Amino acid sequence: MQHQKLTCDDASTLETEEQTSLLEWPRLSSPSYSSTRPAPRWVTVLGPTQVLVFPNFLSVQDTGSLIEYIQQEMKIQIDDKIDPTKPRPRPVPKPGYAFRDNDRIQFQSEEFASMLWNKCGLRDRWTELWQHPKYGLESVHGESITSGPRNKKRVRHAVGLSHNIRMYRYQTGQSFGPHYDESVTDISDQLGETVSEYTVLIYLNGERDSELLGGETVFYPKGMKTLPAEGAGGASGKQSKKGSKASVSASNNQENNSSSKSNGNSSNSGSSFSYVLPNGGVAVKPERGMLLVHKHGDDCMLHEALLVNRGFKYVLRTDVVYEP
Ligand SMILES: O=C(O)CCC(=O)C(=O)O
Ligand SMILES: [Fe+2]
Repeated sequence: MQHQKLTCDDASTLETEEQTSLLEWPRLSSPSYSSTRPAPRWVTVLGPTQVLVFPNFLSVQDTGSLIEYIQQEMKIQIDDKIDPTKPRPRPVPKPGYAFRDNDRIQFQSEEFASMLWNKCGLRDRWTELWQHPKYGLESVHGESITSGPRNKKRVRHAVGLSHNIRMYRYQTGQSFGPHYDESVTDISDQLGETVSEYTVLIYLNGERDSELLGGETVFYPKGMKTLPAEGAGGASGKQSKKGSKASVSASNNQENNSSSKSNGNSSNSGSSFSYVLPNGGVAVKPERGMLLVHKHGDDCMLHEALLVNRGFKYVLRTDVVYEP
């Protein structure tokens, strides 16, 4: 089956939607690890550099403050504008754009992006990742983070995060259909010209700490025989039949399993972050505070967010940007 190349509708909404944060967003903390709370590690979901997760990137306190902020901001920006006597509109995607049914606030903030990159430690995590002997430049020829679509040979460096900050709330019944995330070229006083290369998603809640059921982010590796069901929510119709719990993580799994166990959370093994659906998609379950990064632009995998079957799913979204 040929799948139409659908992208998410960021570019169009950038021009039309309100771009402000009315309330003050929370100041997030620096990571603090100790012998009782050892630093978590990167776990490869689809390797070597396509999809990776970093559990407990944000603290419980920070995810709580962000959810509270999203709830309050959305009450003003979205819910207060909705007429409760009328059914909620079902979004109709523009041609070429993916079906996206979630509530979203979006604002431009150099300060917020810098807080996540510098203070919350993503810059250090990124450096550690690309200097790691298993992921580092030597071991990922051709997929190296420093080679980009513009010039495969030149070494390029990550310089920060996109200032375009997006926060999603999926209500029960909402989903984000199959799509590709596009790479965006931007220019700012702080970073100069940049090209986005990786999508950053931070899950603010999960099934273990909230009512949430469902809402997995699913990736369809290239060359797969089966693809998502057409229509809203993609493969979500099959979601109640959970896929096999097979691990699709790369070879570093052992190492990461043991480090997760030393966190005192033995269920947090590499395999518990992802599983394979009957249609071959690789599903990542939202976990409170977990960071997910995936390559986007030309190398983006088709992906979708499955239907939320119960409760709410809260996600923070930005991108890692590179020098051009
Ligand atoms: O909410 C998710 O799990 C995925 C979001 C996504 O694909 C996007 O923001 O482009
Ligand atoms: Fe996406």
